[in-house]
Amino acid sequence: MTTTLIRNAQILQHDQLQVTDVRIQDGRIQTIGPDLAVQSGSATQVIDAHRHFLSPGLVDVHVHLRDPGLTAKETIETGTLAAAHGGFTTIGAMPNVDPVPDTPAKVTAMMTRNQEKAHVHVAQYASITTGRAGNQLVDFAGVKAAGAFAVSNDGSGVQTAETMYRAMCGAAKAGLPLAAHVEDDSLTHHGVMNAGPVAKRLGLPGIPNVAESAQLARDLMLAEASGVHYHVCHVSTAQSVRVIREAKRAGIHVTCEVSPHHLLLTDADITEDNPMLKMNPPLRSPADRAALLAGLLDGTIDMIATDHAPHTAAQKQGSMTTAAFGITGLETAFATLYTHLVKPRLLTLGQLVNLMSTRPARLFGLNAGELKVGAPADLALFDLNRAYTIDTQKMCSKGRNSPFIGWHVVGATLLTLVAGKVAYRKEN
Ligand SMILES: NC(=O)N[C@@H](CC(=O)O)C(=O)O
Ligand SMILES: [Zn+2]
Ligand SMILES: [Zn+2]
Repeated sequence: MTTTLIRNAQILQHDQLQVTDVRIQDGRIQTIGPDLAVQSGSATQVIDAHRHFLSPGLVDVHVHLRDPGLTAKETIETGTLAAAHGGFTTIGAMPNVDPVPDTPAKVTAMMTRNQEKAHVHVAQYASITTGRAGNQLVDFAGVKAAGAFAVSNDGSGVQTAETMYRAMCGAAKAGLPLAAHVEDDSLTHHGVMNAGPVAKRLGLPGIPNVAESAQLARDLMLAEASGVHYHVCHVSTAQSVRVIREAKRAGIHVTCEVSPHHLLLTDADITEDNPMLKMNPPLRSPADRAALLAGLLDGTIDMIATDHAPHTAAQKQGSMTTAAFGITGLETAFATLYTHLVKPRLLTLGQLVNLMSTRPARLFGLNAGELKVGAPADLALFDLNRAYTIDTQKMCSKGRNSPFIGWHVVGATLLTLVAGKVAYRKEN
């Protein structure tokens, strides 16, 4: 029997920070309360939290681990270490890997490797269609039985309404959420950044808002007709927020996520052709960013997800016209959001934890996101006062493709526990 006692931790109770102790036994939270005693007869590891903030481990439903097949970018080990470094204890692994998990057997193989190699809990996505392309649907009941928690073709949109509708009906029947990357290929025009005055000035091809919002509007009608749990990945436009808000009012079962970069950056931050600011969907206008923040505050947007998308240095150098889409996010999300949303009082700490842990876990049925007796001891200890500069030298991810490098932030992960075991511990 292994027991861990965390002393003098600040935890959130009803949006107030309270100093308390937390006792962990056999991977679960056993007791929460002040001045807990070391129990005799058991070997207890005591950790003094020095009044730092103890949070339920963060949950990110949108991560690219690149494993198998693309391991020059990331591996299960490096990606999940990066997650632990960021305070995440559960992540959803996207299926745009090689081979694509599009059969029960391939899902089983991935889940087995995740189990062997991961430093945090990994929930596995299966794809929607075979090979993430075309119109042949995956065996949804089969991949669910193999352990997939949701299906997604992330990386590209499902182009025809007919395929999407059949997919939604199948996912609904199997009880699987369908997470959609909404992008109409007939509207993207080979763009590499947001369409608008900045793209024009830089002479770069633009991706208009309708490439996202038009397919989203289509999908919402299909979601209503099918009854599926429809989840929208990386919402980036004001129009998307508006139609999701209306769909929720109409009772359609839709949830959605926003990424830290769409909350913190806009195309106005692109002052030159810079591949570190290239991702899909692209950084949008300041008006879109304002709509995303409003959507976050009024509950239209349910959660924050990083869309951690590591690439090799070679794939992210040169011009935006040729570089890969995507940026990393696991190791910068909490600190950048705490610094730029919580410190300026746009969000409370409780709201941030809700958006980065409790809500995603609850909405996807993951056993995570709560610091309470009986829950898994998946916890993150943050020093909310530690100021530092984001530095690639400190990153665990193989990917160094972050636009946040060089940012001055507050909020450092001191310790991450997964099922009561240390997954990350800050040195010094
Ligand atoms: N977001 C990105 O720009 N890239 C993602 C794919 C995706 O999330 O659509 C990737 O896999 O690299
Ligand atoms: Zn995507
Ligand atoms: Zn993605």
